[in-house]
Amino acid sequence: MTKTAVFGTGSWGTTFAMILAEAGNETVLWGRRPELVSAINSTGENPDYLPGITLPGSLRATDSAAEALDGADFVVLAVPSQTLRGNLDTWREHIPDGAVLVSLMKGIELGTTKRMSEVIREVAGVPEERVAVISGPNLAKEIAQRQPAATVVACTDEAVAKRLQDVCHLPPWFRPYTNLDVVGVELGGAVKNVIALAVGVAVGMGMGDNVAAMMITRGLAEISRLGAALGADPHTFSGLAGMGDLVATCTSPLSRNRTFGENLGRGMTLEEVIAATRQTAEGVKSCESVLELARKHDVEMPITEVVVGVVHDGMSPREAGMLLMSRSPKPERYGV
Ligand SMILES: NC(=O)c1ccc[n+]([C@@H]2O[C@H](COP(=O)([O-])OP(=O)(O)OC[C@H]3O[C@@H](n4cnc5c(N)ncnc54)[C@H](O)[C@@H]3O)[C@@H](O)[C@H]2O)c1
Ligand SMILES: O=P(O)(O)OC[C@H](O)CO
Repeated sequence: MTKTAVFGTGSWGTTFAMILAEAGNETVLWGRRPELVSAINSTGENPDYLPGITLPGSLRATDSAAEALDGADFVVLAVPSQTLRGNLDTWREHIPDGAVLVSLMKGIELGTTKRMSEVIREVAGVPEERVAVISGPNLAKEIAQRQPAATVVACTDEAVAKRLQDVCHLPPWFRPYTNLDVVGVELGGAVKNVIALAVGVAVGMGMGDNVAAMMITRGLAEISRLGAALGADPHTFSGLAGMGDLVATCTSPLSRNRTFGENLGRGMTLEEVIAATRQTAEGVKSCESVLELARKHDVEMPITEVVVGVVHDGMSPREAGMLLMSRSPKPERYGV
């Protein structure tokens, strides 16, 4: 039997562990808080992140990384992106030789501008064919309620991507597609959070669907430009990990990033929005690293620029809208 270890008892880590366990894999969920781990094991629910959802009976939780990693074939990482480096550093001595490390995270590291797969390779000291990424339109709450969803499993080694695809394929609930373009799949997941913040701000200001469609479409142009500069396959961005995730996140009230932006657009202060946000909205931190990455590669990302302005530099949502709308007029395919 394939053994899988999932690190992170948040909404996506727990939901993905449910999929792995129901697909017939021996699955252990690691959490850092012993009280939540005990609650999961004693009640069969995750009261903090997925209240009311019954977890598979075979799924067990632990707060011991060594125990979770013992004999693991796949090590799935679902902690907030900015904490990955420190966490993985403490776990790496227990990672079995030959295990495949899988990122579910959608962020870019502050300071280094590295994608999560790059951080994993660096900290765990594993080659790229042992690192995979899973990303797509995957709002955890819907999937936890057993609504159908599709995703993308990316690895530069096709055989590894196919093995992981088999491990998490669970008809009629979860349908993974493979892709060899790790760079494109990761960028799609990280940058869509920044665009969802922008859409949220517009929605919070009372703007309608034309504005949302404009932001989504021009946001896709930004993601594609950055992807082209970093060597991604352009086709990835019209797939599930590109347009698919962008549409789901920018249009769903379940998205933490969109909701964060919506609260800012309604006039709440940054401190009030942070206090009201219990879960990880990756774009809040990653907007800065995405912008830094874009500048390093001389890529123009105007929506990302104003998101950084509004979230971190005190720019008002109205000023941000004015800046975007008064840019010099261009042909639609300019720079794409
Ligand atoms: N929730 C979704 O719908 C969804 C879907 C796809 C991808 N993702 C991505 O998955 C990743 C995890 O998101 P999530 O939704 O599960 O987050 P979450 O906010 O629901 O949970 C985060 C988890 O990480 C833990 N955590 C927080 N700080 C930590 C630290 N310093 N060290 C170790 N653990 C820590 C929390 O206790 C919690 O268990 C993010 O990168 C997110 O973008 C989320
Ligand atoms: O809730 P968000 O904004 O982190 O988005 C969740 C997922 O990434 C959607 O695919």
